[in-house]
Amino acid sequence: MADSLRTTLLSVANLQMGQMQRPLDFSLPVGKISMLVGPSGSGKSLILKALSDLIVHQADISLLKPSKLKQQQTGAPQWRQKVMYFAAHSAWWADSIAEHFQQRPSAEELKSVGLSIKLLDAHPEQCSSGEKQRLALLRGLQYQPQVLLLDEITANLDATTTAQIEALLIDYIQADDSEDRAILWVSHDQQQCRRLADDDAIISLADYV
Ligand SMILES: Nc1ncnc2c1ncn2[C@@H]1O[C@H](COP(=O)(O)OP(=O)(O)OP(=O)(O)O)[C@@H](O)[C@H]1O
Repeated sequence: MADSLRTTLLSVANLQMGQMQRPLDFSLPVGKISMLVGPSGSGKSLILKALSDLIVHQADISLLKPSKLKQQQTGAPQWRQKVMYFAAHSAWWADSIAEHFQQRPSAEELKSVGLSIKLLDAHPEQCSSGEKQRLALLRGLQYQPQVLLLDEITANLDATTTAQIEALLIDYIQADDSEDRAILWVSHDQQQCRRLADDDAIISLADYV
């Protein structure tokens, strides 16, 4: 593995959430997927929300590249665009899918996640949960976040579409012409964990609850 792939992008120290009996420390390496696993109710979603500064919490969290940025010293909206949370159930509020995007996505972008461009004119209620999950991913990626916090985002998808999403996300974090990027992915799918992350990139809450 190249040295650059071992460089830390996000460092997390003294994080305590949910049922955890002691604080958690970990780091997310540049260009890699780390998996966050643990029993139901162990606090995985709360941890992702804390990392994105969406809920009240105490921890020392820093983005180390391109230069050090401490979560506590950064405005929440700015931080959330860089360290972005993708919820298990995406939120939609306008009458058409297209209105939720910063820029109208191309047919090619939609095809990369197995979707038709016709969906852009649909009402969110006309889309399946799996379609909305993929649209929410494209919507978030338009902001070019450096750290993606993925909360069971492929749980509603079939194997082929899951593989498409995984490939898209690996390309996204390993793109040569971008800022350093990394992923923290919550999943209950053990095969997915093995497929996407090295053993030392699997963060287990089993010993903390
Ligand atoms: N907004 C909230 N306020 C108070 N308690 C909450 C809130 N959200 C979650 N909890 C509680 O915190 C604990 C951890 O919840 P969390 O959703 O992080 O678990 P999880 O590990 O993601 O579970 P699952 O695998 O079932 O999605 C649970 O006991 C839950 O009931």
